[in-house]
Amino acid sequence: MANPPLSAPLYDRISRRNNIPRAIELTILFLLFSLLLYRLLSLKDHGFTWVLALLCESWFTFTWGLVISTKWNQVEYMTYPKRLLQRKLELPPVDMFVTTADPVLEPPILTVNTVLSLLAVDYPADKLACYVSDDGASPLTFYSLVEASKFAKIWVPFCKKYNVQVRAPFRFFSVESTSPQDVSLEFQQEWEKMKGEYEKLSQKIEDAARRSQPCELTGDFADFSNIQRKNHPTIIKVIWENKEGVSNGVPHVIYISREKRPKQPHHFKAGAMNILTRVSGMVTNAPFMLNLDCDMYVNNPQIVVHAMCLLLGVTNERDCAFVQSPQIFYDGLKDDPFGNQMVVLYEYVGHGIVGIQGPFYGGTGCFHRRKVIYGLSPDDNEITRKLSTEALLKTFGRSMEFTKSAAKILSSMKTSSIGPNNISSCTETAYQVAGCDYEYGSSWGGEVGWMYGSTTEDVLTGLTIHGRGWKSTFCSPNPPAFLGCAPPGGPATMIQQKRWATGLLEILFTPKNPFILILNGKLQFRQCLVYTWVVLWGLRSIPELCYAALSAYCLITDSHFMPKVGEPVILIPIALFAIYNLYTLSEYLRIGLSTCAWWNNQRIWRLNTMIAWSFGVLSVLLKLLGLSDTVFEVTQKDQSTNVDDNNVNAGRFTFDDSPSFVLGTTILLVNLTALAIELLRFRLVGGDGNGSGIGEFICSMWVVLCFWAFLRGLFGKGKYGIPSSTIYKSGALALLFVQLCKWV
Ligand SMILES: O=c1ccn([C@@H]2O[C@H](COP(=O)(O)OP(=O)(O)O[C@H]3O[C@H](CO)[C@@H](O)[C@H](O)[C@H]3O)[C@@H](O)[C@H]2O)c(=O)[nH]1
Ligand SMILES: [Mn+2]
Repeated sequence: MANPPLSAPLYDRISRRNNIPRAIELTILFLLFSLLLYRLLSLKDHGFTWVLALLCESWFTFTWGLVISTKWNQVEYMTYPKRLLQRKLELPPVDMFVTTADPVLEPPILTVNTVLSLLAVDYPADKLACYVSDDGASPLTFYSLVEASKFAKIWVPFCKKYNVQVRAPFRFFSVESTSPQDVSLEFQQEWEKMKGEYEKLSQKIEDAARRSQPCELTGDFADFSNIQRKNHPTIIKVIWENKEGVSNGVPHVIYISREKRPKQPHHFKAGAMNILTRVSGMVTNAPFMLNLDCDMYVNNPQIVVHAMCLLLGVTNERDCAFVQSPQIFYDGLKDDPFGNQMVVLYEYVGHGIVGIQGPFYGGTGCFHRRKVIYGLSPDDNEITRKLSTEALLKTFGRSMEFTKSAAKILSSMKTSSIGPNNISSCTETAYQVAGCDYEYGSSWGGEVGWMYGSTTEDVLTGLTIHGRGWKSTFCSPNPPAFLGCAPPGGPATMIQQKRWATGLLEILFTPKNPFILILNGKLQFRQCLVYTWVVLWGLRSIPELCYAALSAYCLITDSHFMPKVGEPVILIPIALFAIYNLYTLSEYLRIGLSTCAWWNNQRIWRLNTMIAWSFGVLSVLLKLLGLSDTVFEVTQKDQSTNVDDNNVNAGRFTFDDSPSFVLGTTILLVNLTALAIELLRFRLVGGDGNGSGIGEFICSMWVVLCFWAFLRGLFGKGKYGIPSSTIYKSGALALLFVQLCKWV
């Protein structure tokens, strides 16, 4: 095959055809409107149940409208790395960031694997630098990285020599490749050797984790002695320096634990990202930055080149402020029992957003243009004013060295890569910008850097960028760019969902909310609708909870909120129920997922919405009332799923004594009681006059089916069972609800 001409595009943007789905979605919308109309017309004949149902259904209709708009034009990107390499350009430098926060919730071996996979990407090593931010200030993490960088010196050449695909050793040496595919004797020998070396490395880290201190806290480790995790000065260590700047060596590895003081806000991950940005700005100052969570390794070693196809390939930079890759998870359990793989969400809604102003920034697996993070707008006319020393110091803080490096980025000057022996001297000055009072009076977290004020700093930061008129692009090569680990079990999922609902709602109360940004005309209208949809996620918990309570209420008091069987309008909710479920099922089947996966997701998303999101709403309320601040609770990471109880219980929902499960159990018990009361009343179908009927019965049944995990939990043992204290509390609350129904 002939080579494509050098002028061939580096990527293609392809629109999907989706006329049939559009038609079905509009039909559902039409049915929703018909239902609303019916409610309105018959409002005077009914009591508050009708009003409440109307309000809930209005909300469902509103969000469905937003979803349709989001999914309307779905777009995919294809990237052509070979064409980029053919052009024989000098590839630009990239700074790679990894964040970790807790050596217990996030085992250092995961961080080590992420770092190793980054160090081994197919990209000139002298153009790369890897910065690890450790909010745990953990000598164990530091120790693990030091050991890992020694291993990297054999691992990186091995990967490149044999063009290994998965360059995170824990995956490479696990399941799929228990024995080498390559038959050559040389490869087999090296494979054995490498496996042995990796086992030694993980053994060392395991042993160190078991000791109270990983090693003597002397020498390089002295900085870790007598410090507390939340109260310590900055620690910056150059773990490995690619001194000769060799392009097939190992990139620089730099460890940073920013200063923390008890009374100073540290802004969680956003704060960590800003420090990574500044420290790297002082050291390598690459024009592009890739950031990964500690649990997400590089799965496609070509990813940096793929991303460059978009970053360098766009004719106008404004079309590509950042390149986001989807979050895909490894070791996903069959049929997604925790509903946390989010494949369908990415497939349709995700690609829909890609077709508007571009994907959200997802917090990990994203390449940013540094100058965009530094607050630049696509056509900045004020650039010279921004570049005055005064303005720079005001925006970027008091470090002269840093403002100089920022000026280079903002004026698109080519930043020369660091010469030999320079890194260590740069890190000396970097201490200043990693201090916790450095940002006072500057624009960090407000106008530049990762944005503060939300526990979903990713969405807020992306929104700010879109709000300045930038577009973003999506990069989903095959094999997938990055693979991460999804929260294992019930409590971890709930914590994550709660944080998301909290953070997204918080965005509404920042000056960067989508309604304000649309006023300046740079955030596109339909992009604003997408952000509205996602920012209001958490609020959906309220109508869903009301709906679940409403059907129980009607069954308990023998009233109704659905049309009666005799009335023709009953066809509207029935058609809605049937079409909606069949349609969402078809979305799963179309991309090769199973009916079971669909069902699991339907259920878990009802749990997430009714339980986790309502706690999210609550924590935002408490914040607004000034009662408590929101926190970023780190998700527990599992190194390998299904290790315990091998498969029998894999995917079974787990519980703890957190209040979320009290709410969930209460919802279940209330609906079970309501169903029991209705059955005892012996009048299931139709009923006479105004009593409850099949509509209410189906609604409550549906709630019970969605809460199946909880029903099993009532009888489960250990972590698979709902704690008895939770059951008692929920029992009391459910009784209270039943009593209240009778009084109203
Ligand atoms: O104070 C903190 C808290 C967290 N992190 C890091 O933030 C990352 C994400 O935390 P995790 O607990 O894994 O949250 P997830 O819910 O899995 O993360 C998703 O949601 C977050 C926003 O809520 C985004 O920041 C993430 O990129 C996105 O993957 C991890 O690397 C943490 O080490 C810090 O560096 N400092
Ligand atoms: Mn995570």
